[in-house]
Amino acid sequence: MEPMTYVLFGATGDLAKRKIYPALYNLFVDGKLPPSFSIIGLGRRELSNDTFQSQVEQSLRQFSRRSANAVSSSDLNAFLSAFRYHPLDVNNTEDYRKLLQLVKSREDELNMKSNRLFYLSVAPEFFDVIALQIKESGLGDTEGWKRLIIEKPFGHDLSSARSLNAKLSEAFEENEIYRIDHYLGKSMVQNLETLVLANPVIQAVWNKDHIANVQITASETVGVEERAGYYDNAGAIRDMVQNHMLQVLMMTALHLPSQITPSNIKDEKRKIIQSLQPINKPEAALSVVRGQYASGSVNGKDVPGYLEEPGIEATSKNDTFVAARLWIEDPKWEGVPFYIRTGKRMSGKSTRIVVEFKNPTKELYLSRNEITSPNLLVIEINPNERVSFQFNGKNFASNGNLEPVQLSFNAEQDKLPEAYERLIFDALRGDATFFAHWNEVELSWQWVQPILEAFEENLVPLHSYEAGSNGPEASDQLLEEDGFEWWLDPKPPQANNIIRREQTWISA
Ligand SMILES: NC(=O)C1=CN([C@@H]2O[C@H](COP(=O)(O)OP(=O)(O)OC[C@H]3O[C@@H](n4cnc5c(N)ncnc54)[C@H](OP(=O)(O)O)[C@@H]3O)[C@@H](O)[C@H]2O)C=CC1
Ligand SMILES: O=C1O[C@H](COP(=O)(O)O)[C@@H](O)[C@H](O)[C@H]1O
Repeated sequence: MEPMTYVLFGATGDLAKRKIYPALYNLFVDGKLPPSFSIIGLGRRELSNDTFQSQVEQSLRQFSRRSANAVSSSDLNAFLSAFRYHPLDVNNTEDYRKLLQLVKSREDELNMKSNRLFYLSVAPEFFDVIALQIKESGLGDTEGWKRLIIEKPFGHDLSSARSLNAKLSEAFEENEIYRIDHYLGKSMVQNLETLVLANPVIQAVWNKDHIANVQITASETVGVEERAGYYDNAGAIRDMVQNHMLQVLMMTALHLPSQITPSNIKDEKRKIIQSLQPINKPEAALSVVRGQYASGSVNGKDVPGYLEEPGIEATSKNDTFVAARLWIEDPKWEGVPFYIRTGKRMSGKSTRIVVEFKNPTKELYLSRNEITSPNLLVIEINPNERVSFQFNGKNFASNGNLEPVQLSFNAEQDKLPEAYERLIFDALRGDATFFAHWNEVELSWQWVQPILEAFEENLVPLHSYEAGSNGPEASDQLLEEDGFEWWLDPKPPQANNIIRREQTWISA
């Protein structure tokens, strides 16, 4: 990997402390950073280099998956000594001029070619001004490469996303822009590509002939936390659906390309998002369920309702839950509903994909008063990282009856790099496979836009759901209309445990 300068806007912020420094440190420990690198942190406050380096060290001690003692103190010092701090206000042109001097002097000191990565870990309203200042100050004039990593949210709706992109494009080429969607950095989301595309047996059944429906769930137990200002204007539809949920859907449904290359994967993802059947505003309520949590109990603890949360208007109609039924207009997926659902203050934290296969053998054992269960492929993304397959077998240990049994493949959680490690590493290598490309982002906003408008015009009922539940009943009805039910998480694979429907055990 080539030597580089990593310029971090928002170096004193929450994301930098919790995710970016630990990720850089773990890459360093794994030998995945180049032999020479310079990291320059930026923020408005005045900090000395020493204080900044101590803050970075503190964040490693607090948040790194590896202890800060995983390396010798001399190696830790070597890592920290790459950090410099520079005070900068994003609107101050003079600050960028001084920044350029610092970047160049470090490049000279370390005898490095000018490869520069600009990471914007700041509020989204600064994205365009920073990109432009990078161009105008000369920071973007490099002998080697330049890249821009930007955090979410990318726009507030279709038109703001387009205008942001137009501004970024004045300073960076599309292939230099790395839009972070941290779901694309999760190991099981990255594994989807291999699981689905590199296994001929799975490929053979990965289509409308064999799949009855696909369910993508991202449920959280947390509420709005300290993010009222942002979340009350975003809602689950912008916070989770437009980006993470649609990205996971694209990764699940993409077709087998002739070769696995970043550009082929990008093309296949685009084809899927392009083929999503639009949900028109007047009919949105037929396919979309909107919810807001009321008070309740989560993990045995009483929690307030959304409207009682600090910073939330008592009349807010913001969505903290969204479920939707999507159709992909493509011969491979014709007639297969894809259900997505995400919500805060749900009964459990779980991000998972359940693929339910058609079950033509359901009545095979009816003469013995038994029915077979559908085969399920369950890909657990978070907090467990596991793939399970449910099939039918006889339970010889008890009554010899039919029973759904499960085969599981578990990832070794503690050894797995975190999403930010993978994504930063990829950006340093120039591999954009697991970043959100502009056409995907634009098409996602295009698909979401009528739903945003339907919410705004109250054309979709806002259902209240009790904190600690599985969301509003209307979300169950959405599947019941098609003869399906949401599947729950499988239990950890100790005995032959089965994947439960939300309310009942299959074998009951
Ligand atoms: N925190 C998280 O978990 C997540 C955050 N994100 C995104 O990451 C980005 C950063 O979020 P987060 O770290 O939480 O935000 P914080 O509010 O914690 O940090 C903001 C950073 O921006 C700097 N800053 C603010 N105003 C200016 C300015 N005028 N000029 C220069 N620097 C400025 C602050 O430094 P100073 O005060 O010294 O000026 C600080 O370092 C946002 O886009 C957010 O949406 C995305 C996913 C998760
Ligand atoms: O981007 C976001 O994601 C988190 C959920 O991420 P996960 O990795 O814990 O599944 C969500 O809480 C947050 O609101 C959203 O901005």
